[in-house]
Amino acid sequence: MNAHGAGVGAVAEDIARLGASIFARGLTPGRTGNLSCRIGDEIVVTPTGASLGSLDPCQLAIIDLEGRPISGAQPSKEAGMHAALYRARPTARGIVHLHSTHAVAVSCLADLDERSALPPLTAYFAMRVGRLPLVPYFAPGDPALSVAVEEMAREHHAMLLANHGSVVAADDLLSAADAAEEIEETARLRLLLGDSPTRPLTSAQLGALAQRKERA
Ligand SMILES: O=C(O)[C@@H](O)C(=O)COP(=O)(O)O
Ligand SMILES: [Zn+2]
Repeated sequence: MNAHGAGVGAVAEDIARLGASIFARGLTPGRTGNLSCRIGDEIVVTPTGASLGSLDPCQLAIIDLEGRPISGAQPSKEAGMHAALYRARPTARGIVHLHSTHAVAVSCLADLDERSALPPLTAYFAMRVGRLPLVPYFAPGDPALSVAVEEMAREHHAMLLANHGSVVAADDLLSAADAAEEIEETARLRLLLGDSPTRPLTSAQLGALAQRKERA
């Protein structure tokens, strides 16, 4: 389907509605964060410099799978990262990138485990997010960030960007948002728990959850 066809209007409305909800709940401040949906070989993405709280569905950008602008507003400076994620995960149809406070705080901690930046404290985190690797720091919009994300995205749909925020690709936009919120809540728990010894889910418990997911 072409993004200028029947799907684009509905997708643009979905993006604007989700942006308003994310912003109203304080999940990304100011003019941070970006959202996108893939339709065929085209991607509808939020414009650069926009607040997710006041998106105009008629003023989004359309880019191709290389991150090049096709039409509409000037795309997010992370257009290349969104395109890279869709290339790496061909079934993905929605991406959410947030600067949610607790996730950003965790992304700034020294000595984070780069393979798993947050422990699987709850079943919901394990099911929605899984293992969350840390992408090294790059300036926003740096093409090297897209390269690093594309490589990691072949194995992971959710990542924490060092000193920056979270990014999630999923089968649809709302599922990506659910996982991004779960990252934020788990980051909050992690910081609330501080130095208290914790009891993350065991490998056996994680394995049982994975089996249930496969059967669902
Ligand atoms: O952190 C950044 O600057 C970007 O990753 C971001 O969140 C907002 O940039 P735009 O989508 O270009 O507004
Ligand atoms: Zn950002």
